Amino acid sequence: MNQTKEQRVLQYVLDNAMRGDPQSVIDNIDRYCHEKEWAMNVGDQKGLILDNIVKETNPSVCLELGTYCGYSAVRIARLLKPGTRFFTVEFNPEFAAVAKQMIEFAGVDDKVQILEGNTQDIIPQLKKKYEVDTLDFVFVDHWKDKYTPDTKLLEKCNLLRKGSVILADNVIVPGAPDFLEYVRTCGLYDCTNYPSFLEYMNEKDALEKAVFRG
Ligand SMILES: CNc1ncnc2c1ncn2[C@@H]1O[C@H](/C=C/CNC(=O)c2cc(-c3ccc(F)cc3)cc(O)c2O)[C@@H](O)[C@H]1O
Ligand SMILES: [Mg+2]
Repeated sequence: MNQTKEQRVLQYVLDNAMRGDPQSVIDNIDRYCHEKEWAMNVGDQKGLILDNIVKETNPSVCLELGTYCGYSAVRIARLLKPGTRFFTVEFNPEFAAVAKQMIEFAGVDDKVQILEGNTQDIIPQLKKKYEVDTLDFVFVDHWKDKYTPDTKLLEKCNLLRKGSVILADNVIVPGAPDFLEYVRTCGLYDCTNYPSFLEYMNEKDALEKAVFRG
């Protein structure tokens, strides 16, 4: 049975990275995607911006929408202090299986909990089923047309508090115009744009940070 691209990325990591070393997992995924096959990881350039925002936020409870292969889950988890809770949501079972192995190989599985399912079903369960009060940091990187409905769902479920940080990937390419319009004009967020480049390409892209005013 032929491997999928995501399985090839994982295999390259298993063959070339250092078990228990998240940085080597990140570096090897980036090397594979630069040299062999493009994949939709946030990547090394936008990844540095993500790192800085995670460090400045210093979150205790994190959520990621769209795990994919687990690149950003490993990237975020490697910066989290002990005892931090980090939930990442993925509804494609094949991707979830790859991400689970990637996260375990990197040695950050003690911090990361993969929730298999649709964000619109999982987000309303976070308070009661997963004992979340509010979220400190949310990384949004799933289907671009779901950024806005899921942001509104986080608000509706009272998962945001004054200072909660939402960081969205790809607000230029593929683009999330309705999300930018919403967070910048609804009056609930202080927004900052971080221009960068599309992963493994020379095309311009950007991250948008939206801090909930509470
Ligand atoms: C809607 N509810 C959902 N609940 C749970 N998981 C969900 C999900 N939606 C999507 N997902 C998952 O998130 C992931 C989806 C990511 C979508 N990302 C993109 O389309 C994307 C696309 C590009 C891209 C850029 C340029 C280009 F030419 C082609 C592609 C770059 C990126 O950085 C991207 O993030 C998958 O793993 C999918 O199964
Ligand atoms: Mg992305």
